[in-house]
Amino acid sequence: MVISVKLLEGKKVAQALDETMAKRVESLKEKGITPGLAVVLVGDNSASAVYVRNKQRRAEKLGINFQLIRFEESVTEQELLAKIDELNNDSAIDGFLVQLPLPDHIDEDKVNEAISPNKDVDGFTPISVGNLWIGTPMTKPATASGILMMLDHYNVDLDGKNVVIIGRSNIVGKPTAALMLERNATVTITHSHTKNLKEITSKADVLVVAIGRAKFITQDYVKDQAIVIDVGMDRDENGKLCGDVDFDDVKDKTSMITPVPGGVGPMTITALVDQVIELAEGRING
Ligand SMILES: Nc1nc2c(c(=O)[nH]1)N[C@@H](CN(C=O)c1ccc(C(=O)N[C@@H](CCC(=O)O)C(=O)O)cc1)CN2
Ligand SMILES: [Mg+2]
Repeated sequence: MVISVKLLEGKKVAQALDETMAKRVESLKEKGITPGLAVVLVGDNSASAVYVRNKQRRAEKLGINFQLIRFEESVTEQELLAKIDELNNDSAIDGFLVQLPLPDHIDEDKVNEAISPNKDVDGFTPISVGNLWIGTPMTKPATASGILMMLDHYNVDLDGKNVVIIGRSNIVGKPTAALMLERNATVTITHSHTKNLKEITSKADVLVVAIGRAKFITQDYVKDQAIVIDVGMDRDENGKLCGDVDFDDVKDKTSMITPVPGGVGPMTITALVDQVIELAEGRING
């Protein structure tokens, strides 16, 4: 029997979606609107610097006006909040985000609360989160939104599907649950205190893994023909980039699976730029 596994290639989907997004930017520019995105980067976390550079590259490639605001690791909370206030009131900026993680002396919750929900491209403010859960999202967190955009691209219908998410973070697990619930999936969120994890995950039609542990998910966690979405970005024993899923062990048991790299990661940035364009499009109707 030939088993065919379909790779969910976020990198290729991202490239395919770029064309439509570039057209949307062009059409905005014809109306005198240039979408503006600002990113605030604190300190010198090398991974964060790479992600921000990728955001800048993608934004500029699509014709979005990109502003990078860098602060030293030692920046005070007050200075950071003052910059957020400035960006909230900058009419050239449709949306902005503060790259995470932040240094320990800065209260992430305070930072999120200071961002205007109207410009919250990350969808992390309490008002954005509330709107997401009542099904009236203003903005959507990029990783969760990117996962949905990718599944849509491959015509995966979530209606009635049994979805299990491993990881309950505000950035990935919870917003992915909210968006999939909105698509009429039956969603279970599991986490580090969950008992009998394997028993739960092995019933999942769609398994989303976001735990930050290299190759943790082996085939005994996975139902036959499941769709497996790996949000992890870890290093294996040789220092090579890998996901939370042991790809080689699991892939033949799945119907669809994301690679790492080249799966969810690039879709995160696609969803972010899509969100910026959508906010700029909102300027037309006021
Ligand atoms: N304010 C925010 N901070 C963080 C977010 C976020 O959405 N908002 N998410 C992550 C980091 N992140 C975007 O910010 C991000 C991570 C990874 C990728 C990506 O393209 N990954 C590649 C691999 C890259 C590599 O080689 O290291 C892939 O998976 O193919 C994009 C965005 C935490 N902080
Ligand atoms: Mg959108």
